[in-house]
Amino acid sequence: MEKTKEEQFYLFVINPIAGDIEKEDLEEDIATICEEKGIAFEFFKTTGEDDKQKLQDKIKSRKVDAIFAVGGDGTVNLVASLLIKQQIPLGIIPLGSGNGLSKDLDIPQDTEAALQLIHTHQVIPIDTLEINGIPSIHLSDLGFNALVVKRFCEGETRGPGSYAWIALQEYLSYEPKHYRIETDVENFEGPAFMVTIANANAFGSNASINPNGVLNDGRFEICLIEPFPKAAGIGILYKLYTDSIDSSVFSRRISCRKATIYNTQGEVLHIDGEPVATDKVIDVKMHKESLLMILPLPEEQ
Ligand SMILES: Nc1ncnc2c1ncn2[C@@H]1O[C@H](COP(=O)(O)OP(=O)(O)OP(=O)(O)O)[C@@H](O)[C@H]1O
Repeated sequence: MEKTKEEQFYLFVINPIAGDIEKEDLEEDIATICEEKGIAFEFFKTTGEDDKQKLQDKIKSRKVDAIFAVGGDGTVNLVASLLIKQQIPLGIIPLGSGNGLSKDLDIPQDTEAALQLIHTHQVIPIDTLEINGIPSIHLSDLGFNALVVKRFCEGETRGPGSYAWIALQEYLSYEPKHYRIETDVENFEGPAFMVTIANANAFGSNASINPNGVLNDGRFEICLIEPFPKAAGIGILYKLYTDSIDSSVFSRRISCRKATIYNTQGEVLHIDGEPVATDKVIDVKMHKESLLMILPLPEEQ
């Protein structure tokens, strides 16, 4: 028998620093909505230390009917990694500096509209990836962008301006690295400026590296930007921001179900925006429709 709303318990995982946005008023708004709808709820605030283990303990301690990640892509990945192949759906209230997955899923970026998902939504399963044992829900990279993400995470200043400044500095001196990529469909060997392992479409910055990717088709894309003259950079950037990167002569895309990337030069890797330890062999597995997402109702409803 389906549960009524009155019996439900929702957990809100709030990253207090995400997006540099104060969230106390938001907590009041969440409480008001849940109380109106008769939903029991609790807040779980991340600290940046051991959050995954603490959240896992919390989930195990009682029956949870839905979890909302309140923050950016890092918070979404933290929560999602605990919900893969589980029956608990994940909602997103996008409040980070990067909200890429929520944009790809057409989750409202306006907070008030996103909060309506607490009571009015549909639940749809999406695919997830596993990169050397680490879940990736959105986009992961080797190469230029991963290096910029790493420098950005190491730096003191946040925000898109700081990211763009680091990107410009690195761009002037960056040299493509050599990769060998084996997939169930085709192989590649050669230099690349960046290699994106894409479950979704666009970065939080809106740069669309995989415009035609589908989040529940049982496939992912390896998106390569091959070496290009420095002067072609502006044109590539333009195509990234106009959903047309596939038309670039420097872009190559392999749509596949599994892959092994030989990262022979030990280039840096990030997974969903968080830098991880560099490995020379990177194994990518697909878990089809393994994560239940809370999404807006289709428009005609
Ligand atoms: N209370 C906290 N204090 C400091 N860091 C935290 C805290 N809670 C979570 N974090 C860190 O926040 C990062 C995730 O942030 P998230 O992606 O949700 O938001 P964001 O504003 O987009 O962040 P970023 O600009 O770093 O991408 C993780 O690195 C995590 O360790």
